[in-house]
Amino acid sequence: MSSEAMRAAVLSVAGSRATIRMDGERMGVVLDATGLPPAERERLEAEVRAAAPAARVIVTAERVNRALIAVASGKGGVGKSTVSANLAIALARAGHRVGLIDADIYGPSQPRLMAAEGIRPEAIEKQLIPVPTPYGVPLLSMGQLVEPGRAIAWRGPMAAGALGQLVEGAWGAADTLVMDLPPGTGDVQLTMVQKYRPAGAVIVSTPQDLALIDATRAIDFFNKAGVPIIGLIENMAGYACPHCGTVSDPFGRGGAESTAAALGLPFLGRVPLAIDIRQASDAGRPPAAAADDRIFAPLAAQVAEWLGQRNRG
Ligand SMILES: Nc1ncnc2c1ncn2[C@@H]1O[C@H](COP(=O)(O)OP(=O)(O)OP(=O)(O)O)[C@@H](O)[C@H]1O
Repeated sequence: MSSEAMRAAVLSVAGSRATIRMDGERMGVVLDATGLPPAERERLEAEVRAAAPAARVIVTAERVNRALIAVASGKGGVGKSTVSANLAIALARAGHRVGLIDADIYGPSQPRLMAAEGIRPEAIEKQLIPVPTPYGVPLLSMGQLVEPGRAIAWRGPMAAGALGQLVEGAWGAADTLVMDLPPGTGDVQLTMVQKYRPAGAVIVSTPQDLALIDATRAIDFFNKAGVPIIGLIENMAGYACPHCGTVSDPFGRGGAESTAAALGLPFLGRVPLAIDIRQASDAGRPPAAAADDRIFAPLAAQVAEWLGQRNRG
């Protein structure tokens, strides 16, 4: 085959992704696979090799500048997983390309929250392929790697190793990964965070928990790991009456906000304690996916603003 014919054949399958150079007698093709998922990248490479069997083919991909956002809490049961799922969806609805990592070894609940229960991720050359969800946010979860309850005895390095498989999954063009951390601020969490440096952390607390000591522990933890704190979200803040929608504040109001201020932390906002949030979440219909969401979109906007400033600065 003449080099002209080969050139035409390569361009017909790869278009502008191919840069062709002659290396003496031999043709070299540099394929830019930026943003392509692994299966498509492989298909394109195979097509180019078939079109120009004598050519040397090199595949490159620009590294996507991806921000990892850790969602953490001082203790369990405060709604960290609910907030992570909804934050990820709200960011995606605002136009970000978002992936969700469920690093909660003690109780991985994202497959249920994101309506992806029972789906196992496939792997290509040991790289996990995130599973799609109905909300445009692909997911990798500890719950997809181990049987429920099996990972509880993991030590830090083992948990970090498993987390590595999730973080280094085939996230393709995702620019933001939201990571639901295990509750607490112990060694397991510290190893994970030090190894897979998040760009920033969002701290979730309920009003009662927001004793200074809990928040201080979480701040301390992220300071130790050198991770900036994006801000604090107060979950189960006030009770939204399922009949009339009126919000009352059995635990008082404004405590979290003033605590955040006292600690020099941005306060991102509050999510009310509402039966529909629990029912919809448990049924795999995260409220942030609803057209009339007014709760999670403003939280996501602040996180997006923080990320934007970070990229500019
Ligand atoms: N704002 C809310 N209103 C009503 N129910 C909520 C709210 N936030 C979370 N819940 C419910 O509280 C329970 C615990 O929430 P979630 O699993 O998100 O907490 P978590 O902090 O991730 O817990 P864990 O420590 O077990 O991982 C769930 O049943 C969830 O549906």
